[in-house]
Amino acid sequence: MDGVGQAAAVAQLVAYVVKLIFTIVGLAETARRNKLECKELARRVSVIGEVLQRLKQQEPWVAAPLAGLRDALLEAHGLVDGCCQKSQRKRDRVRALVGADRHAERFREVNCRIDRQLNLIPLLSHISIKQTIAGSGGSKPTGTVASSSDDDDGVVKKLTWAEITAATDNWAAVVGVGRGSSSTVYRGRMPPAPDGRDVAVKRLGKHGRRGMDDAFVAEFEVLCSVRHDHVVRLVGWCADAGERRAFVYDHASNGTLRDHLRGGAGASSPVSATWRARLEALLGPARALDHLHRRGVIHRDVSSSSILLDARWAPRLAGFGAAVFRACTAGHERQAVSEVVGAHGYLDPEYLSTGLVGPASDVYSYGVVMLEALTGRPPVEATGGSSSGWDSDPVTLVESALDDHGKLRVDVLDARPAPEKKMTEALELVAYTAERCLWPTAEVRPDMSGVVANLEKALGMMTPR
Ligand SMILES: Nc1ncnc2c1ncn2[C@@H]1O[C@H](COP(=O)(O)OP(=O)(O)OP(=O)(O)O)[C@@H](O)[C@H]1O
Repeated sequence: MDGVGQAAAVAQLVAYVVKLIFTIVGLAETARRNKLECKELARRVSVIGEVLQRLKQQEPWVAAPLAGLRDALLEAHGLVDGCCQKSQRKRDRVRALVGADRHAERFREVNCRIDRQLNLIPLLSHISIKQTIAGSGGSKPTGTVASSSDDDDGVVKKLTWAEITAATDNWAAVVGVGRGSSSTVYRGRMPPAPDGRDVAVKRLGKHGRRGMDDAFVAEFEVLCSVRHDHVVRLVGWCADAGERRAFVYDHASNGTLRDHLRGGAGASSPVSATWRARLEALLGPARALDHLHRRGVIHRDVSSSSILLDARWAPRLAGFGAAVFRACTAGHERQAVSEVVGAHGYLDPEYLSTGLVGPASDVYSYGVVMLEALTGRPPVEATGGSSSGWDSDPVTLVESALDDHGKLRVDVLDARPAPEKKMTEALELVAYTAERCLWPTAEVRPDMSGVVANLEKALGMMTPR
């Protein structure tokens, strides 16, 4: 489909969704049962309708989130319609009474699905703002603001491809190793040198079966709705009609946690040299993950390469291209996803074998990051036997660092950091927490708030009195 055809298809989808919203609002007025729930549902969907009607033009990549919205609204329509039907027979009325609980549950589920779609509103607002101000201005992301640094004005700018190309000096230099799993990250200045702030520009590439637009929407949705001191700061974005997609972030000048744990960052790195700095580098992203999980976001690609260290050594979680929002089916912690993604060595075995992902899958990956911090070793290593290494059977860190009972072997502790007061007790607590995160069965792993509490306690033990 060409650009014009895609825009027409999206416009049709918007018109359909808006009509559906009008129908639901009208039907809710005539509900015979669950009147309050129907009214509340109508109020929620009319908010979405208002935002949609303000959009003058739609870009093709909003088709996927709009289709999700349509499906949620069709379910809402069915539910409200059911509440408007007259129960003719006594047996039906009895059935309606008995089914009241199930009905309440269905309302909860539909509302949850609608809430999930409401997360798209910052995304849609950005598009409409961009249309109003022709890409020259900026806007504050809405959504939950956990906390923000002093220099954070919170503005995320819609940029043109020309602006991004200028900021990266025509894509001149990559950041660090430069390649993510599915994108390339470039150095830049925004506005271009000699002024402006240092930025990292991620140019999206092919994202497996999931597709570039899904990855773009996933990351955009998360970074626009969740702000946190330990989540990478988005400062701009570009999605042009020519299907080019890019994100602009504050540059994290001290690289990734991975660089420092492998010793590639030099002797001056505090993360290589001290346990305190290592635990601080673990605690920030653990807090960020806890925050994300509470807001229904599952990262799915947690690794030591997705933890960045800024100029002040504050850790920030990045790499949200695979993130998913939690489905709201009550009582179900895990949900099916179309593709199992995540880096080798970090993948939760249960998620890998079942295709069901949940917050506990991030907890497992985080456990691997903790093991890396404790041992200074990579998540997957060759066992030796060949000069190229990878010809031999690779062994995961979980296999090599834990004994048969899932306990950290004492001989694998990284010898590089200088010994510190109360270090042994603190590291024992970190090791115990990592071991629990790495339990093969997701149900018995701690949640991220438990991980945060233990890391805070371990850091507290090491603080000199
Ligand atoms: N803000 C930043 N500052 C410095 N380096 C960065 C920044 N963002 C990314 N990088 C570098 O680029 C690498 C890849 O980034 P990222 O994890 O976001 O890409 P990715 O793996 O392709 O992610 P996704 O699949 O989620 O799009 C990081 O490991 C890091 O080396």
